[in-house]
Amino acid sequence: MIPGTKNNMERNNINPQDLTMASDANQECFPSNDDLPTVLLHRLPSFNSPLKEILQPHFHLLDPADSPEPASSFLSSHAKSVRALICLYNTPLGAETLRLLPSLEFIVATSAGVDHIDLEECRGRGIIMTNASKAFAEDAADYAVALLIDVCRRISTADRYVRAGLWQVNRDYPLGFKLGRKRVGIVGLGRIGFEVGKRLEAFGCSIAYNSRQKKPSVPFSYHANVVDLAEDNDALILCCPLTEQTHHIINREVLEALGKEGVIINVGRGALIDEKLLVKFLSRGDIAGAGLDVFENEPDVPREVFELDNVVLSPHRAIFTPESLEALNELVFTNLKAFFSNKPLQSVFKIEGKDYPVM
Ligand SMILES: O=CC(=O)O
Repeated sequence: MIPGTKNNMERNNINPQDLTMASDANQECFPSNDDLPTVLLHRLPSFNSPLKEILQPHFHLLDPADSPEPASSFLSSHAKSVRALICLYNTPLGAETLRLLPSLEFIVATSAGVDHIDLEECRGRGIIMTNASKAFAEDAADYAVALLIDVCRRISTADRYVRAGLWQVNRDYPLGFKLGRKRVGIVGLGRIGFEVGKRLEAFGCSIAYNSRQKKPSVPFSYHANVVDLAEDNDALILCCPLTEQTHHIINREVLEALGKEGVIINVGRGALIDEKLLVKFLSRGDIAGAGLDVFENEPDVPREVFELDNVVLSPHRAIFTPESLEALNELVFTNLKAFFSNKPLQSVFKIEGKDYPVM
């Protein structure tokens, strides 16, 4: 729990009057900024987050985006003191920036995917990283299932039909198809993929998955390659991280294997799919539909799909709810506290060998 945050206070029924007194008292015993552990906030100037306010009393936060100095000279002048860095959402964090920070040991990514961070550089330096899939998994999974239901039952299309006054003209709105008992293949069985599987099992779907390795304790059936997964299932749901190996993992062969009745849902990253090819398959009816929360060149979406009723579009929002953002704040706070007191971290991965974090 983060001391002093609004929602926690409400949950714990703290009287606001006590709080004012408590915070007055705390002010006196708060350590000065110099005694607090230093944390660098790495963000695009357009990205803001309540995290800053939440962390401020507990850490000496450095935020180059707030400084009039160019970021590189700001970083160089604080380089020695920075052992921990928060990388806000998908702010690119390349080798060049990382090399300005020779004392860096720990990166807290506030995203589930970390394809915007130079993992090679981190790996070479033994930098430890945590991601945010623990905070986001349930909401991302709900969203993936919602997209699948929407595509199958044509809900967004039905909404447009009613709003356009077409119901009065034509009572014969085309039927969608049943979700229950469908065969669903999940690409990437990390935290998000597993939550998707749990939810769809409850709908009576059969669940299979592809991931780098078979997971011994998972009740779903494993396919070692994505073409076989597509061939054997009615829908594919993409929940894997974007890496060199997964870039365009959904290619012609996979789309052909999925077939005319097949549906694809993407809550991972746009570049998991060869997007131009997907548009062709959708336009020609060579697959049945798609639910897309992510795109290759966000926020640009291929214009052709705007005309297609078999596609549900969403602006990269699957992970976000007020609750998931609160969970994220807790996770970041807990991990920073743990790091500076040598306690175990949550959602941690040491970037070793060919290992990538799960989403
Ligand atoms: O897509 C969002 C994330 O990776 O957190």
